[in-house]
Amino acid sequence: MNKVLVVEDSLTVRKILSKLLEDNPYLTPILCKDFAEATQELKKGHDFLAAIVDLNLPDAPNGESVDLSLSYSIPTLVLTGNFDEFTRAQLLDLGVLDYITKESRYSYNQVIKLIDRLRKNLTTKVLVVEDSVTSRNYICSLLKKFQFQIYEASDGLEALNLLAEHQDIRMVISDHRMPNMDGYELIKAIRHERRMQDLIFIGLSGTNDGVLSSKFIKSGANDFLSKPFYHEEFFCRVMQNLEAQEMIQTIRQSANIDPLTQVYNRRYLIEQGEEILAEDTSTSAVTVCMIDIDNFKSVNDNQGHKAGDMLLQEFATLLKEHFSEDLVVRYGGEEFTVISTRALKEHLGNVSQFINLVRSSRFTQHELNITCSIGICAEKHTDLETQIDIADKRLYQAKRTGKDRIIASDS
Ligand SMILES: Nc1nc2c(ncn2[C@@H]2O[C@H](COP(=O)(O)OP(=O)(O)OP(=O)(O)O)[C@@H](O)[C@H]2O)c(=O)[nH]1
Repeated sequence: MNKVLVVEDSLTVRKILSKLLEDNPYLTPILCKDFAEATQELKKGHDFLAAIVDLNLPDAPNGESVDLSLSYSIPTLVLTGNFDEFTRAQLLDLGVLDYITKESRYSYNQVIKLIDRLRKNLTTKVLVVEDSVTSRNYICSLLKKFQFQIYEASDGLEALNLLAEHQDIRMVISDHRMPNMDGYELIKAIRHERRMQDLIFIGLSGTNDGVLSSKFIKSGANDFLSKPFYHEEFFCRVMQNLEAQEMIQTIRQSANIDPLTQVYNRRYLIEQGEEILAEDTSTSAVTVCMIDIDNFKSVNDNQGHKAGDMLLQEFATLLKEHFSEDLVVRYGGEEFTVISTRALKEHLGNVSQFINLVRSSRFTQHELNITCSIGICAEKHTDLETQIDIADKRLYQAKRTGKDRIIASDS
């Protein structure tokens, strides 16, 4: 749990912030009503994710609470009753993250959004590509303030090596003019392998070259910034690109996951077909299992549709746990698909264990005793659809010949 220090004399504001922070399952507020209480709290040595500090407190009228929080190297957001551009610029130069006016609930929501961003940044990896050490250090110091995990490269080639080594880097911020490989060549190389929604690329350039920005964007950069930039503009771009990426991921996730069972859906299986078959090599073949719960309709008829839903959920969980190395898909209704690239003998053993596991398990609050039928296709085919069709035919053969069995060949 991430602790957030709130130093605020107004009881109403403390209550609002406390409620908003508590609504976020990852944040815990530590509330202080004045400078003296904050000093005591900080002496206890907590590890704070961030501090929200009122600029003017009765016992600290000149922003002393901001200095206090910064002296403990805590990322600090300043709250104030009145907007004052001069004070704002001074505070940003001092190193506070943002200066926010207590105007409305919207302002408080912005504060919480920024703090949640800091929490996510702790595990967000950013690669800075820049040959000038001074400029690179400056960009890194800005990113560090916002808690990112930072990697550094001095040219495009070094950047490509780091990206190959750390596949989970989410954002690249790259200069254009660099030795060995420039920023423009770098983005072209990156986009051969990584899509815009998987890896964010923000191009930078010192020249006032309008053509360069469009060249960057046309080659797949998500955004472009001209140097010198004001650090607020830099952060707005960084944050907005991360948020857009997260939104796309959420949409993709909900399009690919079956809402009832939380396993992948058929759409995802069809989309992934080619990639799955690409894993099909002489040493690891793709095996398709079609698995169907026997007499499922009778559960709906006897125990009700809700119990039927619960059975599907529990069955899917069992599949996910048992076939943890494989791809589990709800193909439709009470039919599931398991795609495996494990060694065939080992996988077939695992499938037998599963049918036994289902026989010996009890499902839902009704303690239902169920069985399932399984059709398998382990023969190589040029497309996944043919393998699914064959496995499906064998599944129905299993149903016709008495259910509760595995059929893995046509003989
Ligand atoms: N509760 C629930 N029922 C569903 C869902 N999707 C499909 N069904 C029901 O699943 C039942 C499947 O019935 P059948 O195709 O006859 O299959 P079965 O009873 O398992 O018979 P066999 O496959 O021959 O063993 C149908 O009554 C569907 O309405 C769902 O998401 N929730």
